[in-house]
Parts: sequence; structure tokens; C-alpha cells
Amino acid sequence: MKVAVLGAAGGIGQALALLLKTQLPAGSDLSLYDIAPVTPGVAVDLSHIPTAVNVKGFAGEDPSPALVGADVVLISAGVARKPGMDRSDLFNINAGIVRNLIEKVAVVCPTALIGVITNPVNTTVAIAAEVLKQAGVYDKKRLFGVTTLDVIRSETFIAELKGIDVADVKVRVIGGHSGVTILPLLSQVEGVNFTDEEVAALTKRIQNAGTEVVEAKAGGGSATLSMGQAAFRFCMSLIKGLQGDANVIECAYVDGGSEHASLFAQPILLGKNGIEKVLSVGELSAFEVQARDSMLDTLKADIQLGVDFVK
Ligand SMILES: NC(=O)c1ccc[n+]([C@@H]2O[C@H](COP(=O)([O-])OP(=O)(O)OC[C@H]3O[C@@H](n4cnc5c(N)ncnc54)[C@H](O)[C@@H]3O)[C@@H](O)[C@H]2O)c1
Ligand SMILES: O=C(O)C[C@H](O)C(=O)O
Repeated sequence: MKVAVLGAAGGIGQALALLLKTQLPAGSDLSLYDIAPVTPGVAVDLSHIPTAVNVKGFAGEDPSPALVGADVVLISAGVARKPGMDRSDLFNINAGIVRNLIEKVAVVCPTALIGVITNPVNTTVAIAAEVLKQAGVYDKKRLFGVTTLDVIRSETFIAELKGIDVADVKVRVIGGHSGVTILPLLSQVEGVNFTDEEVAALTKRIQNAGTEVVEAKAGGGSATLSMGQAAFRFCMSLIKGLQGDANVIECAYVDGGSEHASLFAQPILLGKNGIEKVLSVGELSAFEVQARDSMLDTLKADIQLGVDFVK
């Protein structure tokens, strides 16, 4: 199994690379790429950790050498938010970065599973899809916007609020990855009841959790360590699916035939070819139906921005 991380010298990239170096299956290859010249050094540093994972680092303008033979490509290259910014403010810089990287993925490892972390995810995944379509290698089962951070935050905040073991909390988060497009389905959390006030407050906290970190870091960036963990969890699920494990389910922002938008975060079953099956989002409460319907204009506009950028 070969995993390539693009943006590997960054805050997310280094946290993710450390987790992958220590926990990928024995015999795996970990390929680290970033424009930053430090990247081969990050790989040397990681290579001293005694695990059976082979790690190589690549810097410079061309990611191609890092992508050869990759089964999974995770992209966190780009700029992060500062206080006062919205994720959409990152579009001007990150759209071109994602487009250029995906153009290389389309040539070097067109059948890899691709996880896009770079913000604004609602738009960068649309960019990735259009670039892959133009290259004639688009497979909707193999492209994912990584929204796992919304899921792990939801799990954490629910467990904290209710004083229960976080290991017992399972929650689906649907929609997209910014503000009102993030919708945790709290009505479906098993064994937990929320008041209407709790639902309103918790939903808002989950939607604003990225901003909570951006403000706490006071200009020093956005979530990196929790995102490293989230991306690691999602990557391991992709790998379990590729290896043929049964019942591997995650929520991700995908082209899954949703009736609501062409890209929509929803639960998926992962398998040997990426998405094995798109799963039902289940029954929504009245609050969730209203929140879902009122996010759609925003989500569709975010997607269209990405489509127009490539066309
Ligand atoms: N999907 C999510 O839930 C989620 C969560 C947190 C952050 N993010 C996003 O992830 C991105 C990265 O965040 P970070 O905190 O790691 O930022 P960072 O600034 O710490 O790291 C970004 C890295 O990208 C590299 N880079 C820039 N342009 C590149 C290019 N063309 N090719 C290769 N590498 C390039 C930089 O050199 C840097 O090392 C941001 O866009 C951020 O908003 C997404
Ligand atoms: O909020 C950000 O800018 C980063 C990320 O999308 C997050 O949710 O933490």
C-alpha cells in the first residue's frame, strides 16, 4: 500500500505523516511531497522511527515523483485561515494549487483514491472532479472531500456534553464543510437525548469549531493536530476498504448521487474500488430538514464556483 501526502511539510501534513509512519500496515510506502525544501528532511526525521513503513520525501515544483504507484493521495497543500477570514477567502490561492496537483495525479496515478483536505473543501473537490473529467480519468467512487474532522468534533462535543464515553458515540455529519453546510444529525445519535436548546447550541458549536481553533491560534493557523488525526482515520478507512475489510463506513463529501447537490457529505461504505455503496442518510428531525434545505443555495454556489474555475 502506498500513501502520498501532498502538503506534507505543513501543520496537517506533518501530524498526518507521523500518524501514518507509526500506524500504516507493515510494508507500506509513505511518500511525502511539499514545495517546501524541508520536506526530504521531514522524511529523514520520520525514517528514524522504528516501524516497517518506508518513507520518502520530495520537494520542488513537480509532485510527480511522489505520486508514482500511489494507492491513496491525500492533499493538504495550500494556505490556512487567519482570524476574520472565511474558508471561501482561501479560494484565490488554493483553487490553483489543487488544480495543479490534481492535473499531476490524473497523469501519474489516475486510479488512486484521492482525499482532498485543502479548503474551501466545498469548492476544491468540485475543482478536482472537473480536472479529472477533463483528463478523462474521473471516477466518482475515488474522489473524497475529507469531512472527518466534523465527525470527530461532533463525537467529542457530544461525549463532553453528556458525560459519556466518546468511544460509544457515533454520529453522521452531512452536507459540506463550512458554516451552515456542516450538519450533524444529532437526532440519530443512539442512546442520547438532546433538548431543542442543546441541539441548536451543539449544532452551532460544531459548525463554528474551525473558527474556534482559528481564533484560539490567534493568527498562527487553523486546526492541524485534530485534522491530522481526522485525515489519518479517514485514510485508514480507505485502506481497510482497499484491503477488502467488511463494513467500513465513513461520512465524506462525495459525488454520490444525492438529490440535494452534486457533491454532498453523506455516509458511504468503502471497498476495493473506493465507494462501494452510498448509504442512506436516514431519517432527519424537523430541525435537520430545515437546516439541510437552507444550506443548499450556499453549497450549490460553492460547487459552481469550482466548476466555473476549471471551465
Ligand atoms: N478539510 C478539513 O477539515 C480541514 C481542516 C483543517 C485545515 N484544512 C485546510 O488544509 C489546508 C492546509 O492547512 P495547514 O494547517 O496544514 O496549512 P500549512 O500552511 O501549515 O501547510 C500547508 C502546506 O502546503 C504547502 N504548499 C503550498 N503550496 C503547495 C503546492 N503548490 N504544492 C505542495 N505543497 C504546497 C506549504 O508549503 C505548506 O507546507 C488549508 O487549506 C486548511 O484550510 C482543512
Ligand atoms: O476552519 C478552518 O479554516 C480549517 C478547517 O476547515 C476546520 O474546520 O478546522
